[in-house]
Amino acid sequence: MEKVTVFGAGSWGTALSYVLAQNGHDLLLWTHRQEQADEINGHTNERYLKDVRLPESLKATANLDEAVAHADIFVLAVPTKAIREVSRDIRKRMTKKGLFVHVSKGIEPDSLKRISEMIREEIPAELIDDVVILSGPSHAEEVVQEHPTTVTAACENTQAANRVQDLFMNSYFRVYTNTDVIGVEIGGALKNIIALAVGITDGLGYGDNAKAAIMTRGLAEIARLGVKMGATPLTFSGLSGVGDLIVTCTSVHSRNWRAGNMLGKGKNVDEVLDEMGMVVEGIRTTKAAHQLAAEYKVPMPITEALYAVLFEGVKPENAVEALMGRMKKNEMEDLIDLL
Ligand SMILES: NC(=O)c1ccc[n+]([C@@H]2O[C@H](COP(=O)([O-])OP(=O)(O)OC[C@H]3O[C@@H](n4cnc5c(N)ncnc54)[C@H](O)[C@@H]3O)[C@@H](O)[C@H]2O)c1
Ligand SMILES: O=P(O)(O)OC[C@H](O)CO
Repeated sequence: MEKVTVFGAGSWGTALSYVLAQNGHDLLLWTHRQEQADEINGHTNERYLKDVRLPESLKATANLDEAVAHADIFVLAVPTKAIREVSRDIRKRMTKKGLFVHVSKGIEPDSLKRISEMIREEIPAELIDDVVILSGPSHAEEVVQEHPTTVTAACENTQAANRVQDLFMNSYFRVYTNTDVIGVEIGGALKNIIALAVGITDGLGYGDNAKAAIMTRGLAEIARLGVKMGATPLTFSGLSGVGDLIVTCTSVHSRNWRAGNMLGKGKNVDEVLDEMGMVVEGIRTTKAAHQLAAEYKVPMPITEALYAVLFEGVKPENAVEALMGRMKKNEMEDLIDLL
């Protein structure tokens, strides 16, 4: 059994803590809010996982010294924009090496760093055993119902990936491994953009043809960018690619889909974020992907259309019209390069 601390007690940090506690690990869940730690120690976290009774062995703390001292394995489950701050706070308290697992899905705008790169920038190499990414089609709400879920643990070091596979794997949570860190991180981050776009067309009332079109062509642009960045093309047909794209574009649990749906129905970004009260990673990731598309000179028309809606005040229906009116092309044109 492993000594693990999960940092971040939102929906996903709490659901993964549920799995780890049930798997019998010595688990501590850190939150930056004392009242939330108290609530979790009373076995609920209502704001993030409604009507769920947490295991007795799931213990929470708001004391960061205790959280860092407790663990050999550090699971980071905060939104992308908090990764650097939390990593720095952990580093200040570390006295020995640890294995880092991150479960967040995003890219940092401007620096254009993936999350594992941010962690490696903030924590010195002598304190890192390795960094493993856990990603795939997995809504917290279904994991805590113990409904069958599959994810992938990605690391170039297969021993580290195997350790994380063993850590989380159980009868309802099946973990595969993958060595393609770039592909897994890019697929997980960019599918949120496509889910926002599908939410918008659903909000506009455009139906299933439009949904299938955006998912299919969305995956094409994710793979085009990912391969230019060094990913293996086949990763995008796996759990962290098409798998996560399907679940995020089609599930009522998806915050990204729900945010897009509200945008399609006429709300603006600020109204949507107020109403959600939880992280919508795809918004910041759209900014980062727009910058990446320019840097790598990769056509990403759906990302660009969403960028125009989110950051340039273009109306969703006009963005769709512009997408449909682009120059005609061969479906496989940019995909042949992936082979
Ligand atoms: N919810 C899911 O089903 C799910 C599944 C897979 C991956 N993820 C990813 O996990 C990450 C976290 O998502 P979530 O769903 O748990 O989000 P959430 O909005 O439910 O919770 C985020 C939590 O992080 C905390 N937080 C924010 N800033 C912080 C800071 N600076 N220091 C400490 N804590 C901070 C918040 O208080 C909150 O408890 C995201 O990148 C998301 O894409 C979520
Ligand atoms: O609720 P979302 O849109 O942040 O998606 C959650 C997970 O990434 C689904 O795998």
